[in-house]
Amino acid sequence: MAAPSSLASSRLAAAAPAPQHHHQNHQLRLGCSRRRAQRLVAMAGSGKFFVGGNWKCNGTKESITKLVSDLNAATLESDVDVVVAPPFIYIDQVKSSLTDRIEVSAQNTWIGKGGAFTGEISAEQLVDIGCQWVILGHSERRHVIGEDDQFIGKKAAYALSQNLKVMACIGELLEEREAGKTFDVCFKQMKAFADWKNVVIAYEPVWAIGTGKVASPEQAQEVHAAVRDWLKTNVSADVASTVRIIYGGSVNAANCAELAKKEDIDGFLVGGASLKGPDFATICNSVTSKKVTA
Ligand SMILES: O=C(CO)COP(=O)(O)O
Repeated sequence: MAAPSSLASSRLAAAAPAPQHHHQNHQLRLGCSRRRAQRLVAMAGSGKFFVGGNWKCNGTKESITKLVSDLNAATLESDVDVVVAPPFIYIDQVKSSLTDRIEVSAQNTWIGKGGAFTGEISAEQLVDIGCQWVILGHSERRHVIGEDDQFIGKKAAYALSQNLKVMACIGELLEEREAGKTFDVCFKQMKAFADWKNVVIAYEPVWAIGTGKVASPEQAQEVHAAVRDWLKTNVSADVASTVRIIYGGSVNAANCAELAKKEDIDGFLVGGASLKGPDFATICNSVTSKKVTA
């Protein structure tokens, strides 16, 4: 695997925690070229590069009007799926003003059918207002709100049953990475999701989220390849070769191109940089770096 060539990437790699050493690395790398060949065939037409913008709990009517207008004005490459996730209360505003070129996601949903669940929003309601996606398992919901694997798995199953598509987030804490538990943590989180059709997996190492410490392309690729191998062993070769695995955690307009070049990085889930229309468009268009190396 080539070392990052630019100075910027080297600095970013140096800022992030050391890559984890794992006895399977060599085997994983040996498997890469075979897997690549399969994926190019299997992904044709369906496995587009994917970029999601997670706006989290940010924005006002005014700032969102500006962001939507910047996104509407942006030129986006045709071979990238683009989705934005506004806070619930702005989804309707975004749906009615944003170009259909960009799909809309919620950042959460209730675990089942709506009813007497104060403060919750159901999958049926999201579908009713034209929302096509939902982000589930985000680290802020796991670690700040306290959602566990079982709860997240139930939410995903219900959302999918209502025809929402799911961005399923996984990722390790810094102490888990330092203890060499990255793969174990990610695989355990993966087990909660039972159905992979209409799911995009977002690997978001918690230490990289909102910290400015992006994972190096090698660190991200290592986990993405391991997750794909896990799917091959535990789900099916078909799912492993077609599911998109995107990276999230301090992705910005300057570091996206190097990450996008990695073969198992199928796109990004972007937080802070998705609040700036031109930067987000640059990240979406980093699909062009992928094409150069494919
Ligand atoms: O959590 C994230 C996306 O879901 C990543 O956030 P940042 O891009 O702000 O690090």
